[in-house]
Amino acid sequence: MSIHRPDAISLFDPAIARQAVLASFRKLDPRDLVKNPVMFTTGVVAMLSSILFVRDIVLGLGDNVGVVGQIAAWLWFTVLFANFAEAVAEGRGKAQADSLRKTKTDTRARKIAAIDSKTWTEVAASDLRANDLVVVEAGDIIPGDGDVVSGIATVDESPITGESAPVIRESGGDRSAVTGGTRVVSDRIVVRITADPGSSFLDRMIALVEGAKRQKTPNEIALTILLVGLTLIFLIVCVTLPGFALYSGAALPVVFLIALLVTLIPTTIGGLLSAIGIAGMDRLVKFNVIAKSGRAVEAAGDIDVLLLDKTGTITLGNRQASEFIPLPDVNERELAEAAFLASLADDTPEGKSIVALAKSRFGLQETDGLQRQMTFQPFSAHTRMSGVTFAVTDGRGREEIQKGAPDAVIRWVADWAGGGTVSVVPKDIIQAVERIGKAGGTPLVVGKNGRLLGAIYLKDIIKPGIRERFQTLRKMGIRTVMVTGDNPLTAAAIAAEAGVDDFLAEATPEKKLSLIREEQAKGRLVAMCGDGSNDAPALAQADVGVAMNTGTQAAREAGNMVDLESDPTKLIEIVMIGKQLLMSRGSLTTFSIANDVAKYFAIIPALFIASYPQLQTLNVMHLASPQSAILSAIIFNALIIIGLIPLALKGVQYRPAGAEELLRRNLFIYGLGGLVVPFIGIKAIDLIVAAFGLA
Ligand SMILES: Nc1ncnc2c1ncn2[C@@H]1O[C@H](COP(=O)(O)OP(=O)(O)OP(=O)(O)O)[C@@H](O)[C@H]1O
Ligand SMILES: [K+]
Ligand SMILES: [Mg+2]
Repeated sequence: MSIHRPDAISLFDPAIARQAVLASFRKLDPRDLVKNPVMFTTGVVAMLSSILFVRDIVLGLGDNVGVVGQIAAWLWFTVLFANFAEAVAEGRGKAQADSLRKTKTDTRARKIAAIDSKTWTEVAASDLRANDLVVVEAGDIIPGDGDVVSGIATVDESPITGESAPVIRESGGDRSAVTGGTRVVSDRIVVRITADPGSSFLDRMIALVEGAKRQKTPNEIALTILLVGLTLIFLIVCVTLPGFALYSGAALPVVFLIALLVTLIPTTIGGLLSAIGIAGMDRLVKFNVIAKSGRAVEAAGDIDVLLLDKTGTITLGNRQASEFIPLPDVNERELAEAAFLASLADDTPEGKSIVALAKSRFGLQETDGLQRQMTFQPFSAHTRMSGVTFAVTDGRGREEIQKGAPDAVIRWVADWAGGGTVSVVPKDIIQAVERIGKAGGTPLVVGKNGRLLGAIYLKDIIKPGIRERFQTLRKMGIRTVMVTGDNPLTAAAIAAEAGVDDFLAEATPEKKLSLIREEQAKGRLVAMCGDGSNDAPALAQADVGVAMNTGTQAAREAGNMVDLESDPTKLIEIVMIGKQLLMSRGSLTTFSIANDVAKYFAIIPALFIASYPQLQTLNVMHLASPQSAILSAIIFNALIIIGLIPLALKGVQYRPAGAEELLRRNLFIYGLGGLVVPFIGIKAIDLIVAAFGLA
């Protein structure tokens, strides 16, 4: 089972359409309607004209009763059609949410007291709280979101990602996050639960695709304010018109003024605005990206710079030790032993792979190290080293081993010598580091008691197909910068191989963060792709922070989007969807406002021709009668909302091109279209209305 992608749901899926029809009536609730001021106004005047209709029937007034009734009905349809547009957009999200909800079976969990506990108590997954520890073995469903704190396992995440190939999750590194509802395929892991019930990744994904927590974006708010302004202006116009009409001796029926008001206020965009926003977020799901806010999707449309973390984002992130390279006066076993001891408690993939290599090359045993009294210093992205100190067996003091980024270990060795003066770095170390770096590998340097022993070659693989995709980003005018904690040589080699525009090496979490702030200070919109806990501050600071799903829980929390396929070049699709969203909204606003012009020509002559015969020159449409003209304009006004729902949901076509060309093209299509379509539409409706004697 996997998520129903929106493209798999036909535009008017019968089940969704049925639900949406019901929802259209539910959404007539004034408390809902008031959130959409244009439709609220329409609803109020629909109510008013219904009252007038009833009054006319009861009092047996006038010969316009039939037209008044029809106008009232079409005004209600206008509101219902707008509600329907929103409900269809939401319904598509709900269909995805339902299939996600199926993943939420209430599993049992095996809770343990400590990582190495041998016994467990069985509890319901729904009773787990943050910081609880659970064991999960092959075949088990992971009972909640968390980080792997011990062990390594392959996990089937297809319920969430739709990808059938199992992924590796392990403690220590940047691939430690697991999601509740996914299934362990092999091995055994201990998971520390990070989410309380009801606030898991899945819960939030469901809420997001359902649009339950959808908030208006800043752009939507700005547009809504404009629409409210227009509505107020036309309201004032329509309220003052009777005065002018009376002056010239003609009385205007209230229902005609109502009709004029509704055709003039921007009902088309007012009715489709929220559907456009919801559909934009849904389209991302089709590309396996979950956006946590509409604001992020909009910002994506204007991105100037993309920063990417290297390890785990551009590369697969499973760096494996493949070679020990000792200095000439050191033998390989001595280097391997030191690296082994410094890695015994190192839970990162790098550390574990060093232990494994030392075991296979020299048959070292864990117990060799554990006999001594050791204090470990875990790896940190700040020091970029990890190490161990231990008492020497003959009691002559303590020894210390460090391994890590070359510059960091060389500085440590220099400090050991005293005074922090940089001693002469052996040329063999420089050569080894260069050889590894130029091949795109990560060199770790090992030092013991202020003496350099050699280097370790860590291999990593660039995710396939990345190069061509970065070229596409360049064509879209987006600059790509790789930021990495790794050394400049490795960074340069990977940057060249991946085809990014620029790179920043030896970056700490703070440096990643300040680089983003610098770019933002220059007025640029910045996107960041990352996976590690050390990327979390940067992901939070970026305008668009895309966390790799393979990353840590901290990264997934910090970003405002999660790519379920962990593909950093997905930004191409994210940007396109952002641009498409902004363009759809702009185009339909243009269309909606251009529409009004035609309605002037339909309605103004109809209302005033009796009192101002000079207006005859304006009567270019030659509609059957004033009543028919007004009714036709109102019918067109309602039907155009339905007609444009597919465009609002699918979005206007985007192809990479300059902003100016796109603007010109869209103004032409939607501006001119908005002018011409109603002339034809209203005329056609008028012919039908007249033919059936409806007015
Ligand atoms: N387990 C480890 N022990 C010691 N040093 C390590 C360990 N893992 C990585 N390093 C060193 O620290 C550097 C910084 O690591 P960090 O994880 O912050 O960045 P990175 O993974 O190299 O790059 P990125 O920021 O692109 O993910 C690495 O380049 C490596 O030299
Ligand atoms: K209108
Ligand atoms: Mg990383």
